[in-house]
Amino acid sequence: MAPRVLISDSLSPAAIQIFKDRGVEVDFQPNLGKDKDKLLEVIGQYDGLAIRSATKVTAKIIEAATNLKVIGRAGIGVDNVEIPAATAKGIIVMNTPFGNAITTAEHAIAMMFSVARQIPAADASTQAGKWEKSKFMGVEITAKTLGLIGCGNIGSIVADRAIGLKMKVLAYDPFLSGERAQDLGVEKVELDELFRRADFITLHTPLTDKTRNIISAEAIAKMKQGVYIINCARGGLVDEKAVREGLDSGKIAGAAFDVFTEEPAKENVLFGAPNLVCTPHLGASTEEAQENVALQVAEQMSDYLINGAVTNALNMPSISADEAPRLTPFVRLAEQLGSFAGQLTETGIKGIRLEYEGAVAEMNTKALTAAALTGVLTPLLQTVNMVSAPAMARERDIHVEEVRREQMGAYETYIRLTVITERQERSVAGTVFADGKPRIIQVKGINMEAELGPHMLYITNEDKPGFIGKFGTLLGQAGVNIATFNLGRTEAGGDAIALIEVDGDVPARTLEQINALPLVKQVKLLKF
Ligand SMILES: NC(=O)C1=CN([C@@H]2O[C@H](COP(=O)(O)OP(=O)(O)OC[C@H]3O[C@@H](n4cnc5c(N)ncnc54)[C@H](O)[C@@H]3O)[C@@H](O)[C@H]2O)C=CC1
Ligand SMILES: O=C(O)C(=O)COP(=O)(O)O
Repeated sequence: MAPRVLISDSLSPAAIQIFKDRGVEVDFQPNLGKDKDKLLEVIGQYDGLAIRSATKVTAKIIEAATNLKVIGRAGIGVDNVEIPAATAKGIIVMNTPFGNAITTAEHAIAMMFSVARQIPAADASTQAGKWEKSKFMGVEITAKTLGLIGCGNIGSIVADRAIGLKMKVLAYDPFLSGERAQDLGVEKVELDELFRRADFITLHTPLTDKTRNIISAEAIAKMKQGVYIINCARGGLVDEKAVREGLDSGKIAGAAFDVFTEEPAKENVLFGAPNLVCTPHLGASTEEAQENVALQVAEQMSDYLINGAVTNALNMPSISADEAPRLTPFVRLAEQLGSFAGQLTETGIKGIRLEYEGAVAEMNTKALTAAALTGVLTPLLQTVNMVSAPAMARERDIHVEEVRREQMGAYETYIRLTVITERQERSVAGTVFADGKPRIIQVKGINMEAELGPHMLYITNEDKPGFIGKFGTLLGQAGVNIATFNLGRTEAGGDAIALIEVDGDVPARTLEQINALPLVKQVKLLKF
């Protein structure tokens, strides 16, 4: 069945065609996202949800999203999505980090000019027939100092444009390297210095616990008399009440805000303040940007839903469309190895070690480790997938170690997974042959070769004559057909392992009888 996507915000219709062309069914309901109850009611029907900032994807919505696999944000900020809840439910959250960056930077520059020359107020007055020429005295931008708080995608474009306008640009961004600052032509400074020196301050950081209220009353107190503040990033970055007081007192000469603590902002403490310019979150609203982000999100979501390729996900390692087909059999192998070990592990897991050898060591091992963890955790947890597994392992204090090596052993490439518990370490290794099918090649150091089917009997026994005959008789009596029989042993007469594929379930009584055979040490029915 074709995957279904709901577009619950006003996305460019360009997205619809992409989804359709890629074989994804799409419902375009641009106002639905604003209706929480309606969204809650219908979300269970969809595999994908495409949004902008108006749809709030809360934990409650995610709880009701029983089929959802991917949330695609046609834009940058994902503060309207409860990512930990999505991750816990195995839902990928992806954005389009570049598609609207130029447009938003241009909006910040436009806002800076607007507030420097009071254009909106002058326009309203002129059109009201007042011709108040002497009322609207502005300031020049040239040679002024612009302070950027956040110098990522948008901030660096703003810097470039501002330098073109002959401004001096300072940047505060703890993640900006000295080299990058030099390339951009900006001076990297500490926040207090930026407050002290900037004539204009513009915000371009995400909203996080660290950046919330970064423009506080104390911050404003450190700024120049007559500073201008521009916010085209997120409302919560600014203490709106403190900015209002600054505008009223004249400490702040002007403010230009595109974003607000509460949106839609129908009321706000800032409204009506002197020299305040506001736009209703228009930063990304140009034809070009909207087309970019719509096409990109539709492509990314379709790629994931149809091919398993992961791009720009915030809660999962990337898997490119090119590597997805090559990676898929190894993802299956990693998951099978994890599941094998997970089903055999009865005590608490302390750690998991993944050894990648040969060609697989060059692949996307982050994704493979996520698949292996999924396999390990599936027997313990109800729902877990490659998105949620790493977080769930962390929550359970399971230490995950990855080792990559060039080819050393007999196999061109293989993965070995070791589960470490209080009591022991248990390893299982496997490879993918040219037929694209995963095979188990080693269990607890014993070589063997087995393809895993849906029902597998795992038996450890003493390597002595008599076991196979008795075992076959018991299965025959229970009416269970043997599909494949794979054996391995340490040495003649030593420890032996059998991995037997059976066609269907094995009754509990038969398992008990097998367990009671004299040479058998352990028997377990594994399901894949
Ligand atoms: N008004 C609008 O319509 C739009 C708003 N945005 C918003 O613009 C903001 C910036 O977006 P991008 O530049 O694409 O993001 P980005 O991730 O490329 O850049 C953010 C920068 O902030 C820096 N940063 C993080 N924590 C910081 C801190 N505590 N102090 C100073 N810097 C810090 C990061 O190192 C990074 O360089 C986001 O909040 C985004 O949601 C984005 C698009 C449109
Ligand atoms: O991309 C972003 O972060 C934005 O804030 C743009 O929001 P929007 O898509 O216009 O609702």
